[in-house]
Formats: sequence, structure tokens, C-alpha cells
Amino acid sequence: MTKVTIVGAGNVGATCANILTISDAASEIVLIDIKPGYAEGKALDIMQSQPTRCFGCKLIGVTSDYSKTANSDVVVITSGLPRKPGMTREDLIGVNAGIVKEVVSNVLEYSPNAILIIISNPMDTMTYLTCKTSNLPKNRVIGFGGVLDSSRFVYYLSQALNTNASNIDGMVIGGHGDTTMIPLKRLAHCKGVSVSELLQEDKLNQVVADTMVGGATLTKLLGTSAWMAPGSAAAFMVKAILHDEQRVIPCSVYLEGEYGQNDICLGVPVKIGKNGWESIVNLKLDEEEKALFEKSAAAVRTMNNVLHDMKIIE
Ligand SMILES: NC(=O)c1ccc[n+]([C@@H]2O[C@H](COP(=O)([O-])OP(=O)(O)OC[C@H]3O[C@@H](n4cnc5c(N)ncnc54)[C@H](O)[C@@H]3O)[C@@H](O)[C@H]2O)c1
Ligand SMILES: O=C(O)C[C@H](O)C(=O)O
Repeated sequence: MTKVTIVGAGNVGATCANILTISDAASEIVLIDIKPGYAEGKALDIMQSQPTRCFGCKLIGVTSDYSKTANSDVVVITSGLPRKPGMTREDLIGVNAGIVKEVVSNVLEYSPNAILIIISNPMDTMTYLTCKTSNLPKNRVIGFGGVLDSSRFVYYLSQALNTNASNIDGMVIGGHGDTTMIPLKRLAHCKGVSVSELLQEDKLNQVVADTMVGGATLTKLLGTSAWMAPGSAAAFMVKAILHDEQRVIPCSVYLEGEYGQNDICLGVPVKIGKNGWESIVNLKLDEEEKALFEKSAAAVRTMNNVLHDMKIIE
């Protein structure tokens, strides 16, 4: 028996719930939202696809009743405002910090052993906030963003190379922000051939630039931020935990000296399994990548300091 709670029944939360439910990834899923009836409605809608999708998973929706989430193995936190066109993810900190702090406390009251996946933006800072206020072992707090940014990087590479995305391996590390993410173009490859051998430098640089503003591009097109690829990637991460896949996924995790950083949550490749993030994969970055990582850390640290200014953390 495995149980997953998803907090926030909006675009990302409901998409993640839908994918997890129809793929029978868990035995039980609870979708919870603060908006009366909203999670119930989303759950009912998804469950009415059971006759045609033939799954066994039981999904329920509840309004603010955390007792129903008790003993969850994994909790996915998507509650909070999404950005609108023209905004940065960082602009959301004022509202989302309070929401995430309260939600984490509610969740842990009923599921003290859960592994938490933090999605709400600005994600690296919300993950740091969770580490600082929850007292959880660091491996049970996982910031979600790198897997999505990497999907976008691989997608844009696949378009430039005119090949299926499954032929490409690429990763994005650093912060989950328009200017802080670091698509690792030097290490990306298509079936063993470095993409820098397959694409001219200006094309490759365009792929990197498109990846970095991938979320902003979608926000401009949609009027709110993306949810299909985010919900799908979140479900991918939940499955990696529930099935103890030991899958290497870039995630924002609390660093204590790794990659030269301390007291910060930032995207690095980690092995994901039944204990959350189990270990950090140490990539050998070149000097340029190291400098970008340091710059990214400095920007995320500035956002983390806002939490002190807001008196959300001591
Ligand atoms: N880290 C990432 O890669 C990534 C990707 C996509 C979206 N996001 C972020 O995820 C968040 C959700 O995005 P969305 O598109 O699903 O937004 P949405 O507005 O569709 O859904 C958010 C939901 O949270 C609910 N909510 C608000 N406060 C709550 C509370 N205290 N308790 C429970 N539920 C509460 C709202 O009622 C709403 O239904 C945003 O902050 C967005 O920026 C992050
Ligand atoms: O772009 C956003 O604000 C949402 C999310 O972080 C994303 O990358 O899709």
C-alpha cells in the first residue's frame, strides 16, 4: 500500500494526480486544496475516467482536511500562486512563502515520515524554507525543477537535431530561474555523440537560451505558467521514490559543501529512491560551469535572505 498526497488541486497538482492515478503509481492518492469543493471536483472528474482507463488507484479530493492525508509516503506541494506574463518566479515569494510554510506544517502533523517534493515557486527558496522550518532530515526534502528544465533542454535539442527526444541525454543544474539555470551543453549528447559536435555553436547557444526562458515563454503563451510537462515530471519523480528507482534526477537539495556551496538548496544531480534523495552525483564541472554555478547560488541566496527580511525564518 502506497499513499501520495498532492497539495494544491490547480493546474500542476491535478495534472500530476491524473497521471499518477491512471498509471496506478500508488494505491491511494489524496488531492487537497483550500478552495472549497475544488479538489473534490478534480478528483471526481479524474475518477470518472476509470471505466475507460481501467486503473485500480483510489483518488479522493478534500478541502483543507489534513486528517485525510495521514500516513502519506510522499507529499507533493504545489499550493500557491503561479506567475502571470511579465512576472518572474521570484515575484511570488511574498505570497507563496507563507502558504508553503503553513502547508508543510499541516502535512507533517499527519504524515511525519513523508518525503516532500516542493514545486511552488520560487522553488529553490521554498525548498530552503522547508528545510529550515521542518526539521526533517535533508534527504526527505526535494525541490522540483531540474527535471522539468532538463526536459525542456532535451526537447529543444531534439528540435534542433531533428530527432526524437528519447535519443538525447541532457541535464540542467543550478537554480530554477530564468537567469539562474545552467543547461550543461558540454555534457549533453545524442546516442553518445556530443551535441556540440552535431550543432553549430550559435544554434546550441540558442537552445540554451530557449531552455532558460522555457517557463516564461509558456507563461506568455498561456497567460499563466505551464502545467502539462510540470505535472508529468512531478509524477515521474513520485514514481522514482515509490518504486525505489535510484534514478539520477537533477533536484534542488540542501548542500553542505557539495559543489562548493553551503546552507542553500540548489539543483544538482541526485539519486532518487525510497529514502528521498539518497546521494549527490558529483559532476566534474569545468571552470566556466563552476563560475555559472557560483553566480546561480549567489542569486538564490539573495532570495533566501528575503525570507529573513519577511521574518518567515529566523
Ligand atoms: N518548480 C517548478 O518547476 C514549477 C512548475 C510549474 C509550476 N510551479 C509553481 O507551482 C505552483 C502552482 O502552479 P499551478 O499552475 O498549479 O497554480 P494554480 O493556481 O493552478 O493552482 C494552485 C492551487 O493552490 C491552491 N492553494 C493556494 N493556497 C493554498 C493552501 N494554503 N492550501 C492548499 N491549497 C492552496 C489554490 O487554491 C490553487 O488551486 C505555482 O507557484 C507555480 O509557480 C512550479
Ligand atoms: O515558469 C513558471 O513560473 C512555472 C514553472 O517554474 C515552470 O518552469 O514552468
